Amino acid sequence: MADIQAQFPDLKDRTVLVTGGGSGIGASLVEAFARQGAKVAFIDIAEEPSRALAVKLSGQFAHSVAFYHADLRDVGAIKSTVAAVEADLGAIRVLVNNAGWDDRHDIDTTTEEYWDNNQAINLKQVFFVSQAAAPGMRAAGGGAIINFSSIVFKMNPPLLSSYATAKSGIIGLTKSFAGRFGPENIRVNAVLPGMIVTQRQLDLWLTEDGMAKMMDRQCLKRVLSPEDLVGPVLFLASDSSGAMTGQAITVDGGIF
Ligand SMILES: NC(=O)c1ccc[n+]([C@@H]2O[C@H](COP(=O)([O-])OP(=O)(O)OC[C@H]3O[C@@H](n4cnc5c(N)ncnc54)[C@H](O)[C@@H]3O)[C@@H](O)[C@H]2O)c1
Repeated sequence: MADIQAQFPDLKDRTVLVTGGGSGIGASLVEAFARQGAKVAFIDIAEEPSRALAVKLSGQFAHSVAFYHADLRDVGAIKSTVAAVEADLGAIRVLVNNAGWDDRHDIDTTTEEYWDNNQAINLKQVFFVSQAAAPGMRAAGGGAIINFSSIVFKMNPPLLSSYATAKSGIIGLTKSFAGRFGPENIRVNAVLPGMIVTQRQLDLWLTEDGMAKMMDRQCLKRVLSPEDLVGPVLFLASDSSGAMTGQAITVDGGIF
């Protein structure tokens, strides 16, 4: 597990919104931003673990951590939740579009309803959360958006066609947003994680054999954890990466 000591003083007191912050990589990011002294809000559909995380982290750092329950597939809920975050914590200066759903699906059995639902959580909401947060960022003088893609769309994954489509779409969205928002000092970058071992991944998808095969392909021979995303995301959020936009950073231990 990576032990991130870096401090980015410009993140102190900044309002940060992390989507899907209740578990996995998102939960590590919520804690990392709170440690930097940021005002952190996160949205999640999973009520219980999210409440527990907010309670655990509040009181430990300069600001308490605020959980907002919403289903990101609902654009109306996105708009009202982003407005509530802004009313409570001020304009969002850092948005991490982390929420996703890597459910397996076979082409032969994928229905239109399944496809639309999968795109709604993996791609559509990234557009609409960004759209909702952008006016506040613009009015505040700028900000940073970090979108979670994945390396998986480059690996010909047989059972992830909708997910892979969404994750490659996020790269296009990132580049288009970078062009649109750059003149307003809003930077937009993407992160492509590799095999990041979370409890959910272990429970649902990862087998010993599958992990060993991926490890063979990683240059770095260690298991990657959610904390491995912390350094790259803090860097992209902070003014330290102030001239970077429209970029996609891979965090996969060097898969070949
Ligand atoms: N873990 C990996 O190996 C890996 C690899 C590549 C990319 N990624 C991407 O990184 C991001 C985080 O990955 P993770 O493994 O921590 O994901 P995860 O599935 O464990 O967590 C995602 C979070 O999003 C929340 N969420 C799901 N649907 C929602 C909805 N409709 N409304 C609101 N919240 C919702 C979940 O409750 C959860 O807390 C995702 O975008 C994922 O696709 C992960």
